Amino acid sequence: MATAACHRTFATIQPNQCCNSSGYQKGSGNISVKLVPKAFKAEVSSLRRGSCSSRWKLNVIYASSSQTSVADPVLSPTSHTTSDSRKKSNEAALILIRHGESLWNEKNLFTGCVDVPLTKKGVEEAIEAGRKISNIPVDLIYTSALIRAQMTAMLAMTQHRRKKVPIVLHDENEQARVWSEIFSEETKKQSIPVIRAWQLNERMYGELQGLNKQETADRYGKEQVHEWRRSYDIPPPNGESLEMCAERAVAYFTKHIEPQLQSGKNVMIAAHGNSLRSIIMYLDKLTSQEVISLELSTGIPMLYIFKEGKFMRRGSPAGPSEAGVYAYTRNLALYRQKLDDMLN
Ligand SMILES: O=C(O)[C@H](O)COP(=O)(O)O
Repeated sequence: MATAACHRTFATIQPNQCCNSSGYQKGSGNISVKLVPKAFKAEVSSLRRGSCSSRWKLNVIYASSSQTSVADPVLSPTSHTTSDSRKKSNEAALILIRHGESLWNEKNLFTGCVDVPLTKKGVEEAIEAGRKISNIPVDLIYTSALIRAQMTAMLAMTQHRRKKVPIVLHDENEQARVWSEIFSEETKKQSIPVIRAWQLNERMYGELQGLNKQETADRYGKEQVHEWRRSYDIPPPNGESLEMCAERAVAYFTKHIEPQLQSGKNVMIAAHGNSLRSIIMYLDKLTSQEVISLELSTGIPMLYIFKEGKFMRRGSPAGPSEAGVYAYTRNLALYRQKLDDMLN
């Protein structure tokens, strides 16, 4: 829909492409586990020699329902070399996924905060997204409060090779928290907390919610509708502008999600076109002009690495397989290698 010259759709950006004017990261070449250097191979073999039980020793702390921390054994190896190098590199993966196609995407209706589920195609997109991230560690999942994002996260996780169970945290009141308690430490260790936050919801589309996008353009003019959909600071009638949506989504990200990344947790966020556009604007330091032409396809996972306080975009899978589309870091390659060892 956007007409700007540097039209960006994540579905079509290759991981090692960059668009200078947009501030996208350079130099994120594809490195698959097949290309790892000798020294790294030696490190992997030394890990392979570790005892199985200690290698899979888990460390899960459910400090409170709203502050949960999960460390994956793959990422908490017992080898000193690896934990030292991890400390040094202090990196974490961040996966962003816009939900799969919803029933109102299919009907071309403005959806916003109306809680509409996925179509069959959306379900398939979510499963395919899951395949693409099946080798990338996930310790914590954040979704919006809307079912299409939650379905996407859950369906994607059915494909993850680590096979941990995503468990939705219920802390809406004390009873919900108490009634959803888990009494086995071992079971907790095999789970991934899923935190729902309304702040990650789609922008509220005001009086456009439920209207057909094409009919609205026919009635109010293409330009007016484009302004409502893609301008930065002009809200649709009684709705939120992207700027307003960013105020709550980015504030939530910096307050709740960034500290998890800082502490080394790998995070997946399943959310929406506009809440994710505003978060990407923050991650990639896009200007309010640049974000106008940023379009996100449904069901396409985007990978970022958080390292030394910086976010580096590592890939957006347009290709058929995850190995060809993500630029693995050394730690991600190690994680994948360990999954191969465990599962093959
Ligand atoms: O809320 C909606 O209608 C869509 O999820 C996002 O719509 P947009 O592309 O018009 O912002």
